[in-house]
Formats: sequence, C-alpha cells, structure tokens
Amino acid sequence: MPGLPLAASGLRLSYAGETAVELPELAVEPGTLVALVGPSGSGKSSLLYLLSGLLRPDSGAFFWAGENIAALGERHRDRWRRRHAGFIFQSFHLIEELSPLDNVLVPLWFDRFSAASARQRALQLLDRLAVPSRRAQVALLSRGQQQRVAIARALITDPQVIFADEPTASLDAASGEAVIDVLRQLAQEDGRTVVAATHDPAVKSAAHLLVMLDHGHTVSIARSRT
Ligand SMILES: Nc1ncnc2c1ncn2[C@@H]1O[C@H](COP(=O)(O)OP(=O)(O)OP(=O)(O)O)[C@@H](O)[C@H]1O
Repeated sequence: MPGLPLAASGLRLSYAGETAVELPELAVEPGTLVALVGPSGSGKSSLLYLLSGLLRPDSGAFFWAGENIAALGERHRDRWRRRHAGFIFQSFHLIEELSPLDNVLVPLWFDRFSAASARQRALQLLDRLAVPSRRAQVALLSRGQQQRVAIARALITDPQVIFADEPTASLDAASGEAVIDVLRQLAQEDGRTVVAATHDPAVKSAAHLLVMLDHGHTVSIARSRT
C-alpha cells in the first residue's frame, strides 16, 4: 500500500494558554522519514500527537491525503487512524505474557479477519524484522527485538503512515541503529510516510525531512541530504 501525503497549515496547540506547539506550514510526500527534533519540552510529542489526530489543535488544519483530519469529530478521526496509521512507542507497549506472534495480532482483535491469513502475515512481518517468532513470551526477547515486535504490530494493518514517539530512546546504540534501518526501509522501500519524534541524533541523520522545534515554535524545516 503506498504512503499517504501529510500536510499542515497554521497548526497551534496550547495548554492553559501556553503555546505547546506552532507549525505554520508542512508538506510531507509519501516515502519520507520525518524527524521532529528539538530540546526537551519543545513540543515534539505534542506535534506528533497532533499530526496523528490523537490531539486536536486549537487552530489550523492538518490533512491526510487531502482530508482535513482536524475538522473531523473524534469517531471519524479514530476511524481514519485505525484504517491508515500505525504507532510505535518508546516503551513498546507490548503484552509481556503473550508471544511475539500474538502481540503482532493484537490490533486485529476487534476486526473481522481471516485468522490463517493474519497469522501468515504476522509471521512474514516478524521474519522481515528478524524476530524469533516462536518464543513463548515477548518478555524473553531483548529490548531491540521487542521494539521490532512493536513495529511488526504497527504494520499488521498495513498502515500508510507510521507515527513513532522516541522509538530508539530505550535501546542501546546497535539496537537503535537496527530500528532506524527499519524506519528508513518503511519509508524508502515500502513508500510509507514515517514521522518520528526523537532526541536521537542517529534518527535525525537518517531522516529525509527535519522539523526543528524550540519552545513550541517551528524554527526550521529542512530536507536532509541523506
Ligand atoms: N498534558 C499536558 N498538560 C499541560 N502541559 C503539557 C501537557 N503535555 C505537554 N505539555 C507542555 O507542552 C510543552 C511541549 O511538551 P512536549 O511533551 O510536546 O515536548 P517534547 O519536546 O516532546 O518534550 P520531551 O522531549 O521532554 O518529551 C511543554 O512545555 C510541556 O510541559
């Protein structure tokens, strides 16, 4: 499934009158890995949650494939997210007692699907991400492997856009590099749109597009040369 173009215009979110993030203009083509970077408290997570439709802006618009998600009610935004987006978190959010395979199948619990084909797809994803799928409990895997299980779980619905909140922050450098390689592949080879909020200089240098934030303000948007 090809990626999804994202765009934003005049986005602003504040908490108790304090601006958390402002983004005048953004356009992201499918196949792009975007890094949202800046010091702690600069608004990276807030912007990620705005662009993913988890938060609603005070003003402005953001578009997924031309649809202004900011204008939709919660139920419709949920539907768009379920259909088009996958999420990856710093602390993985896996169910420790379940196997890697069963964790990858979690997003399908509430959907009608063919168990056999879903299982096959989950095994293919775990294989692609080099995770030993036969382990009884995901908790027995290394942290790098656990994050790759979380990526497989995000991919089970074949999302066009992936949102990642500090995807490498709890990993050592080598495991972080493996996850960054996967994020780049998801953009470059699959053509998905990938947006990551990050402190990690390695994610920053791997990204195709950088959105730099400082105290809520977008300082610059730069296309990297990588
Ligand atoms: N739920 C909230 N209620 C009130 N203020 C909030 C809330 N969430 C974030 N903020 C404030 O909004 C600003 C931006 O926070 P945000 O978490 O988006 O920054 P960040 O760059 O992701 O930070 P970090 O790198 O530390 O995770 C900060 O001043 C923060 O204190």
